[in-house]
Amino acid sequence: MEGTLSQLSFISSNSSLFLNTQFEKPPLMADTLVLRAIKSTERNGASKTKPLKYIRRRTGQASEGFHESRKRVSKVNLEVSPHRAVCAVRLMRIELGGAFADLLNEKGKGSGSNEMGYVERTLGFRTRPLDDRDLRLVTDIVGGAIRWRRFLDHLIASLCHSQKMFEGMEPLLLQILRIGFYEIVKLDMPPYAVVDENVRLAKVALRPGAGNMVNGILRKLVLLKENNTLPLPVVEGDDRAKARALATIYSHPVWMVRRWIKQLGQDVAEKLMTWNNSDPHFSIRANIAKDFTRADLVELLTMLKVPHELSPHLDNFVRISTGMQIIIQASLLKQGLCSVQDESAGLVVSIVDPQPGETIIDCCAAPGGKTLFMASRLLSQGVISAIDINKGRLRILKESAILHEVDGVINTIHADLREFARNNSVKYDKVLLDAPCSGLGVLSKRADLRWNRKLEDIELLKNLQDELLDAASMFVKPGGVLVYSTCSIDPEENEERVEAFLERHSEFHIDPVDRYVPHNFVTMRGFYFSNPVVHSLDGSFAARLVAIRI
Ligand SMILES: C[S@@+](CC[C@H](N)C(=O)[O-])C[C@H]1O[C@@H](n2cnc3c(N)ncnc32)[C@H](O)[C@@H]1O
Repeated sequence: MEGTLSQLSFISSNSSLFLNTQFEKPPLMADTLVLRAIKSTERNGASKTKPLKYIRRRTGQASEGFHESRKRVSKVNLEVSPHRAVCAVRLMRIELGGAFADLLNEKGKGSGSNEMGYVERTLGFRTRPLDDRDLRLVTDIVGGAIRWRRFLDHLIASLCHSQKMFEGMEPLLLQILRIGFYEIVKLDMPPYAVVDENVRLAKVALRPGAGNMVNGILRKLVLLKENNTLPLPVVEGDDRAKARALATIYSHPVWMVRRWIKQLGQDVAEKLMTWNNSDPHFSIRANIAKDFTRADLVELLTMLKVPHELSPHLDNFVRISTGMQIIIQASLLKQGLCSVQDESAGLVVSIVDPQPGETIIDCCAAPGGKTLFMASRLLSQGVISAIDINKGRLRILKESAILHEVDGVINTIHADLREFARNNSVKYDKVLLDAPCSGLGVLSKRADLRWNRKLEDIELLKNLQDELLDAASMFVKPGGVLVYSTCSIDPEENEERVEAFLERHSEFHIDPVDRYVPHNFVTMRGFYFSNPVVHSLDGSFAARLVAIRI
């Protein structure tokens, strides 16, 4: 994932979350159908620059409204509500991923920072610029429509004449319906205004017939909602049937629901999904390396009228539930005075417990959330070697380190850790392996992640985690510390990886983490676990292992 300096401080270290509008990611699973359709259109010789809005999902044919002669107009359209136009296009970008960029622009991501450029080239018109309220709505609606996709699609499909009609729906029309359904069912917005606005968007962006269709379906929805007769699945039948129904009600993939019911029981699984669907909470870390203390941060937040509270767990952290846009606009992040970092990630750094003068290797360091926090705690004495296989993400780390004024203690290395460990025999006081993982602990922040993950990923990740743990252990000094962490809540990526490692490496033993984090985060085996359902933080795990002195 590439990034620019302006993105640096938006990094949530646990989840590599970017709070800006960059969405560069592989296409989503459920949309292979859509992508296939698009690719088949390309194969059939259709113009690469044909507006994406005209592609049908299943057939890959141009819709009835497509006219080669239709020219894009660059006039500002005042009829359409700008935030809905932006939402529709942003949802298309997220859902179609690289294929979207390719279709719009043969250079791919050329206009990544210019959202209005995307709107203009996708819809054929410009809207007035978004104000703060529009921006908040875009964030809410896009996040919500992605999170609730399975649930919304169930309702939309139930109100279409046939499954075929739903499956053949063109992507832009589907996004407009998802927006309307989300606004009516989940945001409880005034229904007839929502109908009118989305009908207008469909008419202007597509064609009058599309507007009529949106009108018919949304009006049906309004009636059903008013009569409290929404077609919701009933949780009954065998385990599989129950999991399917819960997956629709809570809008998660069926495999995740089945796994969680088995691991946690239905009650906790439902609580976890409720957390994943709730508005994400953020915390902000004051950058003491720039002599910017939490007291300074609190003073600024008070001045900016951003409601906040102090973290009970970490000295430099402040929690906020609203006001992120204000913080962004005030340039606090751009100036490197603070960064967005979940407390669950901050607690992993507490477990590493970096001390001035120490040598540390951060084995999977990019984009650098934990590296920067560790570096700030070295107080300019010591060194952190920050390794990552991903050059783009490592570049973000480097730029952030300069911005945060901790570059003096960070040395970046672009390498595959396994390869690097084979060819280097340097030993460090502390080794952090923040391993690549499923990210199942950060689904409330990464709205789209649930749809990108597959059950098979966990198996692949487990092998990689074992290999990386073996490699990381080679850097630990006798008596030194190895911290293994993930932002997953899955025992197979967490406790089970550590237990398997200890079987392979009798030279390590568990150092219980109760000296470093509050007791309610410590498991029976002495590991750290932040549980979204219990702690209202992102889910994450860490084990502190010590190498015996020979
Ligand atoms: C969970 S992220 C790390 C997040 C980071 N510690 C932070 O706090 O911002 C995992 C990282 O592992 C890196 N990675 C994956 N496989 C790797 C390998 N074989 N060698 C080195 N880095 C690897 C990925 O590029 C990714 O940046």
